[in-house]
Amino acid sequence: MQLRHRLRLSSPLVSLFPSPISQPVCLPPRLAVGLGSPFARCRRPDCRIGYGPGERRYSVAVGSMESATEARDPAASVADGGSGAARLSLEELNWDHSFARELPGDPRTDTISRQVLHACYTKVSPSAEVENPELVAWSERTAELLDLDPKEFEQPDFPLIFSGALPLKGGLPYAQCYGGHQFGVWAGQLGDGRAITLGELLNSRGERWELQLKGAGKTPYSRFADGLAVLRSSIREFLCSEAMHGLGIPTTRALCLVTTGKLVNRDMFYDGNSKDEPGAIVCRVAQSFLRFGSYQIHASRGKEDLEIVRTLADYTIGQHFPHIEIMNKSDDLSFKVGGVGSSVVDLTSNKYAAWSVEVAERTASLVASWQGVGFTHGVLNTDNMSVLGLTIDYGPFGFLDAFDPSYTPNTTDLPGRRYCFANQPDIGLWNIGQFTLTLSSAKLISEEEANYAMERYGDKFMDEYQSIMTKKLGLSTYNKQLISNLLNNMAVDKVDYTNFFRLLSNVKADATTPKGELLIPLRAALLDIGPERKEAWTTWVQTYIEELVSSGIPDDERKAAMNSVNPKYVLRNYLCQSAIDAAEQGDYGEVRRLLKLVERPFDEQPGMEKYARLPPAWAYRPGVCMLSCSS
Ligand SMILES: Nc1ncnc2c1ncn2[C@@H]1O[C@H](COP(=O)(O)OP(=O)(O)OP(=O)(O)O)[C@@H](O)[C@H]1O
Ligand SMILES: [Mg+2]
Repeated sequence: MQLRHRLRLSSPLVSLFPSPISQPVCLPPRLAVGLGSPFARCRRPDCRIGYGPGERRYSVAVGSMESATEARDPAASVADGGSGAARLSLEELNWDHSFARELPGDPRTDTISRQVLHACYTKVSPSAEVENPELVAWSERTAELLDLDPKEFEQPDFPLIFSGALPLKGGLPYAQCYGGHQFGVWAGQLGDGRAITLGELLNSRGERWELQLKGAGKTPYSRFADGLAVLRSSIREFLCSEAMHGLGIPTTRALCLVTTGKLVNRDMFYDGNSKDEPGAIVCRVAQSFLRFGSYQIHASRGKEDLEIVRTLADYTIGQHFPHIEIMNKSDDLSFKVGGVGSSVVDLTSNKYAAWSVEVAERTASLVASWQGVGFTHGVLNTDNMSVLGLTIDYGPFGFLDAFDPSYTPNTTDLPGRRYCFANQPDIGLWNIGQFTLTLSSAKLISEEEANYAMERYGDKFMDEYQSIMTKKLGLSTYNKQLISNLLNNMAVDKVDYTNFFRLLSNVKADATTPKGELLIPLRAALLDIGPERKEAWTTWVQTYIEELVSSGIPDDERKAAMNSVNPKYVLRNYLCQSAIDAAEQGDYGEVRRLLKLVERPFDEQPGMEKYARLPPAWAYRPGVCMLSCSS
């Protein structure tokens, strides 16, 4: 397939809502700036990407790179229920600890906080204090990924094993070493300070899954902190992992959530008012928890550890991107990527370049899918960027209620709103810029290849974003102006993002609808608009109906298609908070109900409509819609 690399002038989001952040020190080319203005150049002195006349552009023939990225979310590819997967007890799981086997480890196994040099991990065991741990919630869908028999959740020892108080037979616990840029600044070694991997297992479909306890006690990477997690943040992580999977968005998964029975002291707002909160541990599951920072840390340590970047890259490609190894060995030159003029980027000659492009593309797709459902991650530091393109680290995240491009759920982010909703596409690119810089400093890819990966990020993001927004509107062709005008209206009137798109499928492709009736199908989402805003909305709906008519898609067909991409239910922060309030009183019913709800976000689920309501007044108290990193 020949894809001509096109120059795109603006993303609807960014062009409408100029980014509210002050630009980071080293900003790769912005995806887009104001309408009609030229693309900015990268500010990195050594970066030559630019989009002005006569500057470098690529013509790309990507061959099977596209098909390689199609099978991207292994979790999503596993049918939920009735897949005929094996049902194993915990003792029967099929372990295979490739990370510890193939990568250099720390010779020390103590948990004293320290710099761990020349190693990717330290063997440490869970050590959180535990007293009568209780199973709060569990995911049968995640158990199925592991071939784990759901009856195992009823085992009396289950909470003890998944709080780390009893070892998991066959496991090989370790904490990973990684670094990261936090809020644009290099933070040095971070690492699993409270997450401990229990090991990797292989399921009957040949998939590899890593199990990890978050909040299981100190490791050498805990720095000044306690290695623990509280129930409030663990409920959020548990539910949102499964909610994102339900939405079809690549994510780390959650197997179960247990209380530790011990209290953990936290200063929720960093205002000196700390309090004791119940401790808890989530067991997360992913094909890998490798992050951009997993490579950055070794590149940052100079010559001696550059070889570790290569070893880790080889390991990652071999285990998690095996199609790249195959592609590289192929003589089929249809994979070749050619450039215009003197520049040529040949992805078959360098597997690391092909890999960096795939990481860039996966990240771009991921961010586009976040924008589509109104998800704001909240802390997009490079240590929270999965190399597999998964959503990772559910801290102060939030789904948009009222549409607000500058929304950030993270109080720590308030001064600059670096990680606000509208900035996520640019931040994804900034992070890819750091990732490719790491690979080029380890001499795995050239500067041209690094620039090319960043360029692919931009293209892929725009392709995916346009496709998602077109589907949300139930149209067959992208209409930039229509989307820009809609988002503008939504921002002005603070319209609920989820409910509006869900209602939109009720609009009929009927150009004879009287003007006074155009807003009726959307009334429930537009209740608060003033009379002076009616005209703007009516004009938009008129244009929208014209587009519907010209698309020729029958109303019922379009409604079904739209309802399969516009969720009825998202995990709004206030819903999480209700479940947290009840759980802190020992009632886990709401956590379990919410899990069932978010597993099927596109279904109407009669009787559950109250979960689609807007946040009540109490949701605006601190700590509900606005959170800190304290968890
Ligand atoms: N209570 C804690 N004890 C020890 N280390 C911590 C604690 N909280 C955070 N950290 C560490 O601080 C760094 C940044 O924290 P961040 O909030 O991004 O991660 P996290 O929520 O702990 O974990 P993850 O990214 O694995 O989901 C990480 O190295 C993390 O392990
Ligand atoms: Mg993190």
